[in-house]
Amino acid sequence: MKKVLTIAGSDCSGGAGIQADLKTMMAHGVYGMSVITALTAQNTTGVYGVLDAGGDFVGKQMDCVFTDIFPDSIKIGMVSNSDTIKVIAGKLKEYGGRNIVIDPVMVSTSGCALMSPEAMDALIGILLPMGDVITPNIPEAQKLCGFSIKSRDDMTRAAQVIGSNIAGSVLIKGGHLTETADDLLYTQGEIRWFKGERVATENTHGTGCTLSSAIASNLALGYSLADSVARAKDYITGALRDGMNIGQGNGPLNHGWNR
Ligand SMILES: Nc1ncnc2c1ncn2[C@@H]1O[C@H](COP(=O)(O)OP(=O)(O)O)[C@@H](O)[C@H]1O
Ligand SMILES: Cc1ncc(COP(=O)(O)OP(=O)(O)O)c(N)n1
Repeated sequence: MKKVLTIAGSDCSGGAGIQADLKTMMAHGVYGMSVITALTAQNTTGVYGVLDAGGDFVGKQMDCVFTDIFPDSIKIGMVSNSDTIKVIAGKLKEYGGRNIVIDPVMVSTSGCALMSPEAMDALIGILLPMGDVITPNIPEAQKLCGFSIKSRDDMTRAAQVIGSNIAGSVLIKGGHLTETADDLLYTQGEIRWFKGERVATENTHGTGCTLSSAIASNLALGYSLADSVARAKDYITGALRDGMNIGQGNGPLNHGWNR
């Protein structure tokens, strides 16, 4: 059995964060584990509160996982403060974490800041360089490259700028563009597009969390990065296409779509 760890925030409504990650891992037939960085009080209509677990306790959770059930891959999502980022980076180095997928979660789709402004420098300077692949959405990629992204050409330029600062790959997700849902993978100067069928739905809560944990699951199963992204893209498209209508806002995905 392959083992996958998510280090992320909890979403009590089950659509994003740790809950989306564990559902995705279960659907991929891998053993899922979670280090919780923060509790959020949120649902399909928005985020109403955040309670940080704190760096020390995140470190303790990582010690428990790594000294007992060593993960074959790791997904990192919401990490809201710089202290916790430093602890995570230190523990990943100490234990030699591998196959690291980082979703640089900054703001929820509903507009709530999920990362404090002071954490941004630590994210960029310490954590992102440790990723085998980082998966910013368009607003996050804009923050990382410093210019606005409105087209596929802009996505390419952004990936080149972001990718030139890190050793790992960059996957810029195109979910926030309006006509397509194509994602771009940049690996050491090489660009590859992953075409996505755009699904007409408002129920997109947790798409980024789901995509990154699907990539991590596929890496653990032994697929190459490009194949992992392609398989994750198929998974997310199915989970959106065969979606449910739960909650009063932007509902969650259907992780049981291929069963
Ligand atoms: N309406 C949609 N139809 C098909 N794929 C989508 C749709 N919205 C998002 N995606 C896909 O979901 C994944 C997550 O993208 P995105 O929504 O941009 O991330 P985030 O949730 O971090 O904002 C990407 O593969 C993106 O192309
Ligand atoms: C706890 C937690 N982590 C991450 C997110 C953001 O989820 P994401 O899949 O990037 O996108 P939206 O759900 O905001 O569309 C979150 N909301 N909560």
